[in-house]
Amino acid sequence: TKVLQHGAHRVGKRTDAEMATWRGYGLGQFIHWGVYSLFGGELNGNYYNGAAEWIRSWKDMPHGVYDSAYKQFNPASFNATQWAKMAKQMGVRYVTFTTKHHDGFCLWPSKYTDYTIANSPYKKDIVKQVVDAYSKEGIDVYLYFSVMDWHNPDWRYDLKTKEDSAAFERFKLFTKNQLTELLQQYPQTKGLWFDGTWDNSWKKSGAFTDTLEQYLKTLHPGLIIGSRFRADEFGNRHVDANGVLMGDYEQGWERKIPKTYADVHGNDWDCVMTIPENGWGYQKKWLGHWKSTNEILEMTAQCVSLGGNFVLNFGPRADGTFRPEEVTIAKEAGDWMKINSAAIYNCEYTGWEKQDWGYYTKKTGENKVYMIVFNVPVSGSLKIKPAKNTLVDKAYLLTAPGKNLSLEKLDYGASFIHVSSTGYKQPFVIVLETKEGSEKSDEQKAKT
Ligand SMILES: COc1ccc([C@@H]2N[C@@H](C)[C@@H](O)[C@H]2O)cc1
Repeated sequence: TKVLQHGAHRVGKRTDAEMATWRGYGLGQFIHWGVYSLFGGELNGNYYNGAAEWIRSWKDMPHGVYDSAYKQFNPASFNATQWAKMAKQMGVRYVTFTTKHHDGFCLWPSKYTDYTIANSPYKKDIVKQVVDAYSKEGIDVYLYFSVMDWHNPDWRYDLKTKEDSAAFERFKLFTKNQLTELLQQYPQTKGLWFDGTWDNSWKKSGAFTDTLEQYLKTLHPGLIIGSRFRADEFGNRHVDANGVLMGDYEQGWERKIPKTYADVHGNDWDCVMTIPENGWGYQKKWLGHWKSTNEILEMTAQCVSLGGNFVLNFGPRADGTFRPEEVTIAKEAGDWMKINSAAIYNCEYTGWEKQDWGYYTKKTGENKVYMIVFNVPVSGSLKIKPAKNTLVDKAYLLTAPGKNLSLEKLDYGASFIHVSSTGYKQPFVIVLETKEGSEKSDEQKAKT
């Protein structure tokens, strides 16, 4: 391994209480809201075929048109309490909210630029309303912050000239100042979700990113920052030159989910996901497929079964309302979570061999394994194969704890649980209460 000045300062997961809380969330909400929400991916009847929050970068979007649109941003019916209650009903445990996206428009009254909500017709501090309302509902708040800032003239994609470097020095101070005011104005914040850090200018600023991260954590002890923030002194991101994760969790799973536990390399991680195929800000027209509630529940179960959190994105309209598809998904997912969240909250990877019927999760610190069943075979026989030295003491439907299900022992330490093979409209959960021990062979039994 190389001796790095600005690589990872910790190998392995954080072991503190704040990170344990983060690890147990299971389900989160992402919200992308800003000036881009005014356009909804459309201009003069033409649709941008990229992600709607990137519409400023569309060749058909004059920068002047976009950069003056904030003068129309006035979500009079915005109600952060209603947002927070919808999220609470959905069963999310944390929210990640856009304070500033790549376009540079600040949803808080930053002192370091005029391009903020304070100078829009709406005037009021949106970040404060969101932080306060979600915190009041008991949902932890994380702030999304894009380093790349298309509005700030000192932003640079690369540092090629002395002038570039002088400008970027100003930009780095601007970034530090904005992050300082976010943590000081909104101290309930539990973490920062960074984006817009892939350009060479940032990759060449490894030492700065290291110093800044340590400064932020001194300012706000316990602060949680993912792997998308730092670069090491060689410009490596997410993992340093020694392959060690830089950050409190792996932040690379954007619109994709790991296939196996090996893919997560023993790190904490979250997956952030759109309901349509792509696009985070409000889009008037969802092109292509968008996910059903059962697909979203399956992604949630898949993430928790591999030790991560699943974070579903909502893109409210410029007026602060949510489109009907999003309201429906929040309601239906919430109805399922109301009954089954025991299999999602404070659960972790079991290490049992995955079976086709669905996903295992294990309650942290307890001898309780959950089967989240999505695919009942035509036989109605669900195969389970507990890890070595683990026996199943009892099995029952989460919704019928008093009625034990019978296990038919098979060879190789496996068993069948027989359930009805038809009639399912949504996933269901079977609880397995486990204990230490190993299968006694028949002759061993005969001896006792
Ligand atoms: C393909 O490059 C990108 C770069 C940034 C993004 C941003 N990350 C997501 C969390 C959204 O904020 C999206 O705009 C997406 C794709």
